[in-house]
Amino acid sequence: MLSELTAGAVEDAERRSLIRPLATVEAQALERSPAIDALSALQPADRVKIIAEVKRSSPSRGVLAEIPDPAALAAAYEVGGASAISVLTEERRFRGSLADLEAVRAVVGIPVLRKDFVATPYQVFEARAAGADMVLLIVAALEQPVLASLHELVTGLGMTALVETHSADEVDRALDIGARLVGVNARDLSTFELDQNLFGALAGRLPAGVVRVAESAVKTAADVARYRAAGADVVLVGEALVTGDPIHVLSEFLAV
Ligand SMILES: O=P(O)(O)OC[C@@H](O)[C@@H](O)c1c[nH]c2ccccc12
Repeated sequence: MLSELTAGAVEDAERRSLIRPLATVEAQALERSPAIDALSALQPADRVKIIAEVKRSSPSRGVLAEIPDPAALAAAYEVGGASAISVLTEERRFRGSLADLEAVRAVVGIPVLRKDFVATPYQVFEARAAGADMVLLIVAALEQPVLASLHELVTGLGMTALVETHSADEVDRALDIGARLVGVNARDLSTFELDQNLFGALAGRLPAGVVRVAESAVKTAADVARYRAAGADVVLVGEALVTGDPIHVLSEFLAV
């Protein structure tokens, strides 16, 4: 499933590149004002931080919410105390788009993450051109040299990569490329199985100086508290926010 999702996202990007060639999107990426420093925004603090996700649908959970106005939702997230916004831009299975990201970027002052199956430089330039400050890189989807070069490109453009892992070996691969913001996804993107204990099992491999992000499967404040106790600096939450009252849910989650 992960390779299918990645292949689809790359194919869609190739289609877009026929209309907006690499040289154009690269120039647009370089023309933008500097990215917001997401690594600073997400530094460990005495409170857990939240990356709040704009997510309509997912292959494992189906339709979650229509979200006719992603910018309004993101604005609510910012008001509610989120430290950053994640925008799903994958079109086929998550029903997102770069237009969603641009709309969100236009209204919030906090860092914005492009959440997609990024495997080519073109997609990284697109992210920056749309105003993203962060790009997701999924270790399991990328060969190590590709992961390393995309990470360098993201960093070189002044953005921060959220490097997503799902095993001890993948955490080691993330650390090998110098990742400073590492996520552990409780959801296996090949099987969609959830393992809420995975973050706790892997957090000890992440040295001080690396920001630790627990991703997925946060439904209640108790889940946030559990991730926090296991060492999470940041939790990334989608479904619980888009299916509830986001400001209310955020205030509960931030109170742990
Ligand atoms: O909706 P949840 O269970 O709160 O999960 C959010 C986020 O972690 C999830 O959307 C996600 C994590 N890694 C991904 C990679 C691709 C697509 C989606 C994701």
